[in-house]
Amino acid sequence: MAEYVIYETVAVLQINNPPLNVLSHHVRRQLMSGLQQALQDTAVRSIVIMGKGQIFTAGADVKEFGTEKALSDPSLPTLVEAVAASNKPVVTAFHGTTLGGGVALALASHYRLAASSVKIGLPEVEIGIVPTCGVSQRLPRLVGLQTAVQMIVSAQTMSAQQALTTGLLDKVVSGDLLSEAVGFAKSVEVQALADRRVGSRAVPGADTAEDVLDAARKRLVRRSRGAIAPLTCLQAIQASLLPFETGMKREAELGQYLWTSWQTGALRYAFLAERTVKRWYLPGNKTVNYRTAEPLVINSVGVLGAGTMGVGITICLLQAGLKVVLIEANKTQLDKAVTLIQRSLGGRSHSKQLSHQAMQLRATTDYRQLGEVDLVIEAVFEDLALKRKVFQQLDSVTKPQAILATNTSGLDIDKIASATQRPDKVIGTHFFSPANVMRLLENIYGRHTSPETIATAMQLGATIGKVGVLVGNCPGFVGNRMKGLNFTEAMFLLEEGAEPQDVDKVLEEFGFAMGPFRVSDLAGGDVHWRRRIQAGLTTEQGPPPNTPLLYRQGNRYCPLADMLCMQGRFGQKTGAGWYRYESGSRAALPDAVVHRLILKHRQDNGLQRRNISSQEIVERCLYPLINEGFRILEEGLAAGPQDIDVIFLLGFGWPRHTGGPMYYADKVVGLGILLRCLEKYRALHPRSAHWVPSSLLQTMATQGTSLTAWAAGSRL
Ligand SMILES: CCCCCCC[C@H](O)CC(=O)SCCNC(=O)CCNC(=O)[C@H](O)C(C)(C)COP(=O)([O-])OP(=O)([O-])OC[C@H]1O[C@@H](n2cnc3c(N)ncnc32)[C@H](O)[C@@H]1OP(=O)([O-])[O-]
Repeated sequence: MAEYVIYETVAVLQINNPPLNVLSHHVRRQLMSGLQQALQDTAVRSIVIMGKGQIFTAGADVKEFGTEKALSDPSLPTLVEAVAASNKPVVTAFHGTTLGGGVALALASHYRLAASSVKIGLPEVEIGIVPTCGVSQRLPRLVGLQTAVQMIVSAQTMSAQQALTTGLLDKVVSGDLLSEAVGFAKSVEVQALADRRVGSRAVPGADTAEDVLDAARKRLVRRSRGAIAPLTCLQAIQASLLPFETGMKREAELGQYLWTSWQTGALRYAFLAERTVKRWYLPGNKTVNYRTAEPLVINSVGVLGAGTMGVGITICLLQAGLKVVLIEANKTQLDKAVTLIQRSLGGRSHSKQLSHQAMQLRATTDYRQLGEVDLVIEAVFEDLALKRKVFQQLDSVTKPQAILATNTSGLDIDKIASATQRPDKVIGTHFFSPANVMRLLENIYGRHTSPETIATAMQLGATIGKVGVLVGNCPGFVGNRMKGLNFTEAMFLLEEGAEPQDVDKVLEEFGFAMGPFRVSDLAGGDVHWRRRIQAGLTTEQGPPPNTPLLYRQGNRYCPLADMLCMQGRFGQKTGAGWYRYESGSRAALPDAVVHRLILKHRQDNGLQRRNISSQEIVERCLYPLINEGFRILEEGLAAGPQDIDVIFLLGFGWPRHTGGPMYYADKVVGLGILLRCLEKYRALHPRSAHWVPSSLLQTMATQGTSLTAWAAGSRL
């Protein structure tokens, strides 16, 4: 709702729609009637628009998008233009986070005033729409093209000081915002409005417009990778160089183009899915959920292993203000880790310059220092026997109520837990590298993990700024289990005629930042090689004895990655992998050695080369992964498709403008087409079980049920 209060000659319209004052239909209606009332009331000489509570407004109501309510009268554009047309000065006063439609209201106003706490942003491009309601036309007129491009195309937020400097704000206040706003409104009651209407101004620095727009266009063409919103937003900004009304028409056209594109649906889904997974429940037992399970209070955490992951995890925990005990048997490694951690927390090694966060770190080789911690995260080498030995030790040195978590990226949680006397307090907390950057935390419960332990791990994720997703225990969990198939098929495509750069190019055009072969070279081919060796699929010397080269454990197998690793070609870290890397450069250069290796492998095994289309590369690399996602839902190892999609969006760089693998299958490909495609490849590749369609997918495709509809009923 919106409240209407008169302060002498000033009418104050205050949005009151907690928690985020979003501009839902009922709010817009009350704002409009309040505005009309103020305009008709002769005693009123100026108007203030502001918000009640934590923030001014998070903008338009995203949950209304795609429903009639979003367009119901008064629509947001109508309300904003009513403000712009006011013949009484309108002052918008904002505080806290101010986003989207809230900025539109402010730009249509005659004056803008804000508390120093304000954070101003235009996240519309992130949900695949143009910031319409005149934003793309008025903002450049107020702050210039460069700043408008940064705010609209890159969704960069602005602080109060920056907004004042760029001219977006007229004043920053530190006292009580309401009284400051009323005082300010009174002070401008007699001011002429003509030159306060932003739309009537020219864009400053228009003479260099083409250079600014060109540079931005070049950057976007490189970075958009199939997402249409950024370039469309740039076109809208370019229209601000036209007469205002012409530009407004162009903005509305471009706005409509994105509003009706499938990408905005996907981006909106991704935005909401990240919030939905916070409302976790145990797949298969809804009584255990984020409302019923109480997390333990965690003040101190032990981190075991000061390798790359241990260091990243420690930084996250310290940045969240937690006390950390970092344990590493190798003293040199430990000292190196401490330096890295202190540097990344902005301190220097000698004590008086250490940041407060870094002061919360105790680094030691002595396990007994873990006696008092509330939770331990183990991040040692990925070996089951070693992890079981470590958990046995942890069980003996930590207090009985301490939670024991493992950062394994795919080993059996139950096998690790059975090395302790407290399997109910053992859980997987799978961080993604670099752990202090990647926002995803895949939490894996075992057969005995208690609701309290799950709630504690999910809460820890939120505390350290991660998006926690709860999944069940299986080899590779959800992320790696599905992702593995993407790489498997990518290698089969090499056997059948493609080159690594062909496959990578197609998947990068699809929207991935990097294709599977460049990712393998970045992460190190030896990581997955060790896993294949542990799984008995290969050995350091080649295929296990009496094992066919192209067929392992009941499935077609491609040994090309093993062959590269046996030559020590692990990727960037060894200067060569699927690509070669010149010293000091990360540019992936096609390598004749790899080309010859693939050619020889085809010849030696009678594999025919053929031309492979981009469409086939997309289908072969993505559809088995999606099919495995359906199997995971079938097995009850993930609560819903949103959980799987968030894992891929935040952990594996799945292109956000396609919503995630499950959304993409459901809304873009169509389950019927997906099923027929799987069946086609199953017939062509009978020795790859991953082409057998999941029965859940078959049921849905034959019944014509959408995954979204199937999932809709299941969330709490
Ligand atoms: C003709 C029609 C034309 C229309 C034209 C429109 C033009 C306009 O320019 C468009 C916009 O304004 S576009 C809009 C531009 N604005 C944005 O894109 C806003 C993006 N929002 C954010 O960045 C963050 O939510 C905040 C930083 C605001 C708060 O972060 P935090 O404190 O971590 O909180 P949290 O966990 O993130 O959210 C808490 C709950 O609030 C929910 N919710 C949030 N925003 C919502 C919204 N706008 N709406 C609805 N709901 C919204 C969220 O889903 C969650 O719900 P749940 O049921 O509990 O799961």
